[in-house]
Amino acid sequence: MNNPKLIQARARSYSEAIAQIFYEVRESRNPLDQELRRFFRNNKKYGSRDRRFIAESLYSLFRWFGWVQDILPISAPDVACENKKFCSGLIAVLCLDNLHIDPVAEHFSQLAGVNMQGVPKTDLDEKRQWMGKHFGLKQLKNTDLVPDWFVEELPKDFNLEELIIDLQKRPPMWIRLQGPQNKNNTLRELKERDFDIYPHSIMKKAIKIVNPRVNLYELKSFRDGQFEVQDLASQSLGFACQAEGGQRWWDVCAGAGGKTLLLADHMESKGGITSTDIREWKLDDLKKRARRARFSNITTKNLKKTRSASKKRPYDGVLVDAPCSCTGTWRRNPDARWSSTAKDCEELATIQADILEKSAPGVKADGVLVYATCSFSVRENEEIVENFLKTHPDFYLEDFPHPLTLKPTGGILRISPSPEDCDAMFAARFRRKN
Ligand SMILES: C[S@@+](CC[C@H](N)C(=O)[O-])C[C@H]1O[C@@H](n2cnc3c(N)ncnc32)[C@H](O)[C@@H]1O
Repeated sequence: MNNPKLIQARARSYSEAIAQIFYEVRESRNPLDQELRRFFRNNKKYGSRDRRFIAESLYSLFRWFGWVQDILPISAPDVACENKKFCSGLIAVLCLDNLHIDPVAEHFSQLAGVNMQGVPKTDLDEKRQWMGKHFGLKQLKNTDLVPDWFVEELPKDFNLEELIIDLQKRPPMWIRLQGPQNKNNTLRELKERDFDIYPHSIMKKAIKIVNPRVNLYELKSFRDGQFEVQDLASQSLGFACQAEGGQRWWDVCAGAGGKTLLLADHMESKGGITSTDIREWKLDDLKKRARRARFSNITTKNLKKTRSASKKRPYDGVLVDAPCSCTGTWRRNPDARWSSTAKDCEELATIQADILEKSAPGVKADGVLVYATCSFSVRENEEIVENFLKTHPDFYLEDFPHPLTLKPTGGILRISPSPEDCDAMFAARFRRKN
């Protein structure tokens, strides 16, 4: 694509799309992935290459928003590619994510009058200095990349600097091989399609994929239910539950079933899982995914229509994968950094305590209860566990090996993006006294 007219037309069209979606997400606080899907559904003219450029630019804008918010115009410009401030903000984030080696990006740098020489590759301090030199932003701090309220939510001994370095990296994709390993053709298909794959050294079914070039959902092994896209941190929850074949489990907040399928796989499809949620449409997705994976031991129930815990026939295991502020997925969803608030954590903590309270009677004597969030917030994690133990003397924390290191956890699992290159996760495993 060296034709200058074509590059100019692309730059115009891309910048219009990026500006439209960016300001819509800022205003509506809707998730970026949802707005992207809606935009491309209504604008069929964009091919896969265009969609990739537009989507990556938007993820970069939100990832680095804390550093470029003073460059960008406050509201959507009339003509994005003629707005120097917008083009400056856009080229800054493309450079920060090393996505600037592209004729369209070069065009933005010319429009903005920015020299793209010497863009630092990885070091965050060097990137900050580069921003100071090229954009006159001398006062930038690493902590500007997360909102102030977030720092207050973290445990006292938390290494915030390390987390911020991780949050600024583009995340890889993790998949979980599913079903009997000897019948699973996923690895062969991924190799044939030239994917860069990195199987996890301890969790044998977890495979990291860096920069997938083909849509994973188009692969035959996916359509045959032989793998699911699931972050390593989510996958490790299976080892906190330790569900076994023949047991009965209740996945209380099952949503679209990521953890239900994980449990079913650990149980080798033997025994039963009851998957509930208050959102019926999510359970419909779960049913489709269970069919694709050929798991026939899953029953779904809308919690709004049924009485909650089964006291008559309590379960061997209950998983509460609670609704949370999802701060642990901010690397994957950088827009959420700027749409979530401390009030969300406060309100969610009340909901989480309530769900846990209502789920506990569903655990049989000597059964297991696992509480999990993908949040860093003490209010949503440690405080919920502490209060639950205080008010439920019939439960105690039970040790299990850390799924990624095999060290004892004392019953509490905390996973951070480093060193495994994944989302964050918090889990507590309780055992009910006999
Ligand atoms: C973290 S998501 C669950 C993700 C799911 N377990 C998975 O692995 O795909 C939390 C879920 O809790 C559900 N939820 C919210 N309030 C609930 C409640 N009071 N009882 C049960 N589920 C609830 C939400 O609809 C959402 O699907």
